[in-house]
Amino acid sequence: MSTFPNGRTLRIGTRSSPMALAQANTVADLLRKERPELRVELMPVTTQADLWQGDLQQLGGKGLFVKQIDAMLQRGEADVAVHCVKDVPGDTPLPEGLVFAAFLPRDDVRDVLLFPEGSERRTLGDLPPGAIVATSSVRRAAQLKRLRPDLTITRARGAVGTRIEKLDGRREPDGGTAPDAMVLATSGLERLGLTHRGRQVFTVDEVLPAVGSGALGLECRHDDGPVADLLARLNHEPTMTEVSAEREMLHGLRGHCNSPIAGHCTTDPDGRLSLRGMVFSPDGSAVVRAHLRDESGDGPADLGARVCAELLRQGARDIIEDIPH
Ligand SMILES: NCc1[nH]cc(CCC(=O)O)c1CC(=O)O
Repeated sequence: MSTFPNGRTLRIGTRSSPMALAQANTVADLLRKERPELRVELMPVTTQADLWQGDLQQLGGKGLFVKQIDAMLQRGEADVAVHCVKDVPGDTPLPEGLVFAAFLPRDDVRDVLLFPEGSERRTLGDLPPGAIVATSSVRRAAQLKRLRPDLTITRARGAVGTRIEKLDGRREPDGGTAPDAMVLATSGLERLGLTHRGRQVFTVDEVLPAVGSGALGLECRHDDGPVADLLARLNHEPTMTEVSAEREMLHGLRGHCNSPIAGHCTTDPDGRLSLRGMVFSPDGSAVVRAHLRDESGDGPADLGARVCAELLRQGARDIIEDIPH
C-alpha cells in the first residue's frame, strides 16, 4: 500500500457547472474525512462542450464533456477526475492510462418530471394533448413517447439550473417555444438542492434509467498507486458491480450517443444481480427488452454480455443502425 505524500496537494479535475462542482466537493470532503491532513483542491474547467450553444453532434458528441477533463488527468494536471458515470462514453474504453479507481454509492437513478414554477400540474397525465416536454436525452424522449404518443419533445441544453430557468421562462428557451414540462435526473436535482422542483418521479418501469445513472465515478492514472489506493477507500462495491454489468451491456450494443439505450442493474436481497436493458427507436415505436438475473453467480461482465446478446437477438442492431448519427 503506497500512501499519498502529505506535502502534496491532491488536485480534482471537474467541469465547472454547479452540479459538477457539487459532486467534486462531495469527493473532496470524503477524502478529507479519510485523511484529515490531506490538502485537496478543485481544478474546475469550462469545457468546449459547456461553451458550445449549437448541436453537440457537430462538435463531436456529448463525450466531449469528459474528454477534456480526462486529457488533464492524462497530462498530470490533475490527480483525480470526477464524472457522472452516465456521461462517460460506453462504446469506447477509458482514455489510455486512465482507470475508474472507485464509484461512490449510487444516488436515486430515477428520472423526474418538472413543470414551470407556479404550475398546478403534477403528472404527465395533467398535460394537455400535444404538450411540449423538453429533454435532450433520446432515451427519455423515446420512453415519453411510449407513455404519451401525442407529446412534442424539444431539446433542453445547458447546465441543470440553466434548463430550469428556461422552463420557468426566466431565460430564452431552446427552439424559441417555452416547454410545458421538462424531464431531468432526480440525483442532479438533489445535488443542486432543487429536489422541491420535482413533481412526478418516474418508476423504473415507466422510464428505465440510463446506464450508470446516479453513480459518480472517480478516475485516476492507472500507474498512480498512491491515488488509486486512496480512492479505493471510497469505493462502494455494489455500485461498482452494478455499473460494470450495465456498461458491459452498453459496450456490447455498440451504440452511439444518439442511441436510445437504457440499462439498470440492481442487487436482489439474495445478493444476486438483476439487469434490465432496453433499446428504442427514437419515437418509441420499436422496442426490445431483456431482464436477466445472475442466478449462478457468474458476475457482472457475464450478465451484461447475456442481456446484450438477448437484445441483439431481438433486433437491437437494426434499431440502432436505423437512427441517423
Ligand atoms: N446529461 C447531464 C447529466 N449527467 C448526469 C446527470 C445527473 C446525474 C446522473 O443521472 O447520474 C445529468 C443531469 C440530468 O440528466 O438531468
